[in-house]
Amino acid sequence: MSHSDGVVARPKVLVPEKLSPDGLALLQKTLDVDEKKGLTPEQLIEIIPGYEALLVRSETKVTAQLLQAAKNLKVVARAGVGVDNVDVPAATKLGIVVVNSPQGNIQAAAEHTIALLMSMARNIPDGCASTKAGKWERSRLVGVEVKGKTLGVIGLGKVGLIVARMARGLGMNVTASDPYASSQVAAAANVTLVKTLNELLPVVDFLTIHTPMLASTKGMLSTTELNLMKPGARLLNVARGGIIDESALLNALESGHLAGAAIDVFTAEPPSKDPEGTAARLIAHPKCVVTPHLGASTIEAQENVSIDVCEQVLDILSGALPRSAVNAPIILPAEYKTLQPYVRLVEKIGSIYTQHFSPSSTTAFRNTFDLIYEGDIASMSSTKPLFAALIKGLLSPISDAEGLNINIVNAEMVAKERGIFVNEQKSRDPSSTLSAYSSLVTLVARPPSRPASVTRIAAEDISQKSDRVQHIISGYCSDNRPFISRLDRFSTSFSPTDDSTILICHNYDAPGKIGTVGSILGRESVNIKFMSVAPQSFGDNKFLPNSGTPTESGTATPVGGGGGAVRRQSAAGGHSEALMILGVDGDVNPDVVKELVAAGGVLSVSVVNL
Ligand SMILES: NC(=O)C1=CN([C@@H]2O[C@H](COP(=O)(O)OP(=O)(O)OC[C@H]3O[C@@H](n4cnc5c(N)ncnc54)[C@H](O)[C@@H]3O)[C@@H](O)[C@H]2O)C=CC1
Ligand SMILES: O=C(O)C(=O)COP(=O)(O)O
Repeated sequence: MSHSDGVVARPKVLVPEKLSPDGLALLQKTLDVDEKKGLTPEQLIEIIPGYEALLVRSETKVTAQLLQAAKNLKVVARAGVGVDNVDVPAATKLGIVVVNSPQGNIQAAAEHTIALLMSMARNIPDGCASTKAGKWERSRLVGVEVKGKTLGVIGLGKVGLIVARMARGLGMNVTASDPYASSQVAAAANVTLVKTLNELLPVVDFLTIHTPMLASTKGMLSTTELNLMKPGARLLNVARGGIIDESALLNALESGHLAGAAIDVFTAEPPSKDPEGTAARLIAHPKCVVTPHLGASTIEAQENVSIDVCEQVLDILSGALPRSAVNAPIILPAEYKTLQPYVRLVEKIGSIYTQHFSPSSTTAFRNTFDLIYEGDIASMSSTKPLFAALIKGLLSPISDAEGLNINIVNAEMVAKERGIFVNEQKSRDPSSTLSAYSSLVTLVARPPSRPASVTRIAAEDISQKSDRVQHIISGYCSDNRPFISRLDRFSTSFSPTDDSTILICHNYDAPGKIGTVGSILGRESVNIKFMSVAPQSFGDNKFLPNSGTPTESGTATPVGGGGGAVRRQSAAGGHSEALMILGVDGDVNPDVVKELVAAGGVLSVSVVNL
C-alpha cells in the first residue's frame, strides 16, 4: 500500500483480543498494530478492510461475512490451538491463510486439566469459599483419591497425551478412545487404547475430553453416553463447550448419577446469565467446578502463542510460508527458497500461454495441462507453490485483478471452479534438454480427447481453434532469474521480467525482418529493450512426458505459436520459420500490431503483458 505522496504505508494488523505483548513487539517493528478490544461484530466488519492481518484468540468470531469484507486481509492468526471460531473454508476460498499455534499452550491446557481434576476430587473451590466465609466444614468436604482410579481420555492428541502422562504420574490407570491415535504412542505412554466410546465410558472413574470441536464431536456426550458412565464418576471438559450437551450434564449432576464435573469451556462464551438457563444452573451447581476458559491462560503459554503467531504473520506478509498454516500446505523453508524463482517462472509460463496461445479463451480452458518438472526441481517434496503459480498465471490476464488473489491456499479450489485440469509430472532423470540447466519446467497444453501427438488443422483455422492444438512452453532459472527456453517448435532464451511487455512475432526466417520491425516500432516510439530470435529447433509440437526430450520427428503439426491478435498467411511450404521476441517499453496498440503484419513477413504478433 502506498500513499499518493509516495510514502509506503506499513501493513496494518488488527488485534481485537488480549494478546501477550511479546509477540506484538515483534510486529511493531515493521507493521502498524492496532489493539482494539470490545468491538462489536458490526464494528469489526466496518474496520476490517483496512487490515492485512487479524490476530485473534477464542472470543472473536471470524465469520464468512467478516472475511468477505476483509478486502486486504492476507492472514488470520489464531493465538492458540482451536480454530473453531474461524470460518476456515471461507478463508480458504478467499485465499486468506489461517495460522494457529498448535504447541504453544498445550502444556497450559493439560496442567489446567490436572488442576481441575484435583480440585474436583478434593473439593478445593468449595473448601476455599467455605473457609473464607468463616466456616470450618471438614466432614462435608471429604474428597476422593485419584491414585488407582481410571481416567478416560477422549482424544489422545497433544493435550490428551500430556494429561495421560501426568495422570500416570499421579498413579492413575489411563484408558483412551481416539480413532486416529497411534497404538505405539499410546503403548509408550502406558495408555490402554479402546476402539469405541461404549467400551470406554463404563470403566472410567474420571473422564476428560481433548478433541477439537468438529461436526463429529459436537454433542458427542449426551444423555445416552452419560448414562453409560459409572454412577459416581466425574467429568472434565477443557476442550470446547458443546462437545458435552450441557443440559444432559446438568441432569446427570442433579440426579446424582455423576458425582462431579469440572468445566472450563461453554457452549456460548461468556455463558448466558439467565438464572433459569442451563449454563447458569450448571455453573451454580455445587458439584460443578468452573473456570472462565482459562486452559491457555498462563504467562508462559500466552508468550508462546503470541510469539508463534506473530512470527508467522511476519512470514506471510513478507511473502514466505508460515510454519503452522491450517489451510495451506506445509513446505520446508529450504525447499520454499529453492522453489521461489520457479514460482515466478511458472506464473510467467501460464501468463504467456493465455496471452500468446489462447487469447480468445476468455471464459474457459478447454485444454488439459501437463506441468512437467525435470531435474532438481522434480525432487521437491511439494510443488504446490508451482501449481498455484500456474493457475495464477493462466488466469490473471483474463480476470479482474482486484478479485484474483490466487495462492497456495485457494489454487486448487479456483482451478476446480474454472475447470482447469493440471497433471503434474516429475522426472528426475537428466535429459539432453537439461544439459544447460539444473531444472526444466514445461507446460504442455493438450487439446481435449485427442492423441497428444497427431493434430492437423488448416493453419488459417488456428487462431479460432488455438486450444485445439497442442502447445508447449518450457523454461528454466539461472541466477534465480526465470528464462523461457521453448515456445512450441521454437527454441529461445529470454527472461520474462515483471511488468514488462513482450512482442512475439512469428515470421519466415528471411533477411530484413528485424530492420523492418525495428523501424516500425521506432516510428511509433516503442522502445526495444531486448530482442531474441527464436529459430525452429523442434520437429513438431510434441513433448513426451517424463522422457524429458522433446521429439524431433513425427507427424508435422501446424505452427502453434502466434494464436495472437493478428495472423496473416499460413506457414507455407519451403520457408523456414522463426519467432522474433522483443521486450518493449511503451504502448503497443492494435494499429502497430496490424502494421507489423502488413509490413511484410510477420505472420502473427502477440502482445504479452507480464
Ligand atoms: N481450554 C483451553 O483453553 C484450550 C482448549 N484446547 C482445545 O483442546 C483441543 C485439543 O487440542 P490438541 O490436543 O492440541 O489437539 P490435537 O489435534 O493434537 O488432538 C486432538 C485429538 O482428538 C482426536 N479426535 C478427533 N475426533 C475424535 C473423536 N471423535 N473421538 C476421539 N478422538 C478424536 C484426534 O485424533 C486427535 O488425536 C483443541 O482443539 C482446543 O479446542 C486447546 C488448548 C487450550
Ligand atoms: O487454544 C485454544 O484452543 C484455546 O481454547 C485457548 O483459548 P484462548 O486463546 O485462551 O481464548
